[in-house]
Amino acid sequence: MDEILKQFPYLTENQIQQFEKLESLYHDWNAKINVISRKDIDELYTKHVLHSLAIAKIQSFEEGSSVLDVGTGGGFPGIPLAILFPETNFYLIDVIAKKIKVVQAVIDALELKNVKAEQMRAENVKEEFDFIVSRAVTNMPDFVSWIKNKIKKHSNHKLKNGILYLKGGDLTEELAAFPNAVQYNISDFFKDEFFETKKVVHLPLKYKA
Ligand SMILES: C[S@@+](CC[C@H](N)C(=O)[O-])C[C@H]1O[C@@H](n2cnc3c(N)ncnc32)[C@H](O)[C@@H]1O
Repeated sequence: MDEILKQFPYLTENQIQQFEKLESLYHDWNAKINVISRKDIDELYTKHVLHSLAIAKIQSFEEGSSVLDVGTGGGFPGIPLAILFPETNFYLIDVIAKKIKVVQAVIDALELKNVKAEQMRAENVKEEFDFIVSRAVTNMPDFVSWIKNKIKKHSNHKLKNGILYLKGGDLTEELAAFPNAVQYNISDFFKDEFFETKKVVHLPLKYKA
């Protein structure tokens, strides 16, 4: 939690309280439904919350913009980003209903008004968004094939819209087909051994024709 306060010094009291509440919420839910691996739950703030917030080091989401989190699992990266950007609309989806049940409970407990969660397969999403975020769902070629038509044609965002994907390891092969993809090392922002091999991939997408 200290690292979050250090990295994001302009949080309001309400946002700080929301981040603080995550610990007990996820501990309680994880005892009932396994949404976070047992070995990671004690390092929730580093391995899940701060990791999710690495996206904010690359991209600031403006008021009124829309963000889809594909395969959100227990709510990552969508929930930490929704706390950080309360004026941005987040839509969190996962194919597994029990994961969405946990995400909805977290949304309700934190009174997050800017988040909607739904059981949904990525391929079946109908709406279009300014940004798509995700962590550890599938390889980049499959991921792009699922969501490439879901980026808004007329984004109201001044910055480049597209995909922000959290992944680890060597991505050279997966990204071969995407010459415009940019990889950012999370260890350049956050000093923790855990982030050594972790990256944010920014893939700006062409507007839907
Ligand atoms: C490894 S988990 C990652 C969960 C979360 N993003 C995180 O990093 O903690 C992958 C998640 O993607 C979901 N998933 C897989 N294929 C999907 C699809 N086609 N549409 C939506 N969700 C999908 C799975 O149900 C699972 O919850």
